[in-house]
Amino acid sequence: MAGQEISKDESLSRKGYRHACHIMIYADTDAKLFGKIPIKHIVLMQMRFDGLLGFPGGFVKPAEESLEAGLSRELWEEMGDGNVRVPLYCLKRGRGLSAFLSNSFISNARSQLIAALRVLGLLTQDELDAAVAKAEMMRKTTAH
Ligand SMILES: O=c1[nH]cnc2c1ncn2[C@@H]1O[C@H](COP(=O)(O)OP(=O)(O)O)[C@@H](O)[C@H]1O
Repeated sequence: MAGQEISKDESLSRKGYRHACHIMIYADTDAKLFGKIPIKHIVLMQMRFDGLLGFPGGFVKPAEESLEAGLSRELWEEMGDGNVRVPLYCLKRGRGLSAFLSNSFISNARSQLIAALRVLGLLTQDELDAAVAKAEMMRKTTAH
């Protein structure tokens, strides 16, 4: 994707495309990592069959089902497979969110995650900027 957002109606009116729906499931929590680092929110992603990180979901068939019904079908098929909790906290040496963001993601799932964390107010812009900057450094130093 070139980063252009279009409405649901416009996407459904376009011919010659397949439609995929993915969802970010999240919940608030009081739990603490090691009994001291607040986890704050549980955000769910998946380690996919191809080794890339992405959100649960998949291809839907708008001619046969609503997007919501298609997404629901996909979730029943694959929820539980490769579930991963996104670390939203930062640990020493960039472990935590920065290390998570330095992994490989399917399609635009990484930018979807960052945008969703910002829009939902689960992390502040400053926290996201710091984690993204650190992740870029980690990607450069570990790339081969
Ligand atoms: O989390 C995501 N965000 C954005 N696009 C995704 C995500 N996961 C998969 N995709 C894209 O959606 C399409 C269908 O994805 P998926 O592999 O999940 O479908 P399937 O399970 O029905 O085969 C693929 O083109 C893939 O690149």
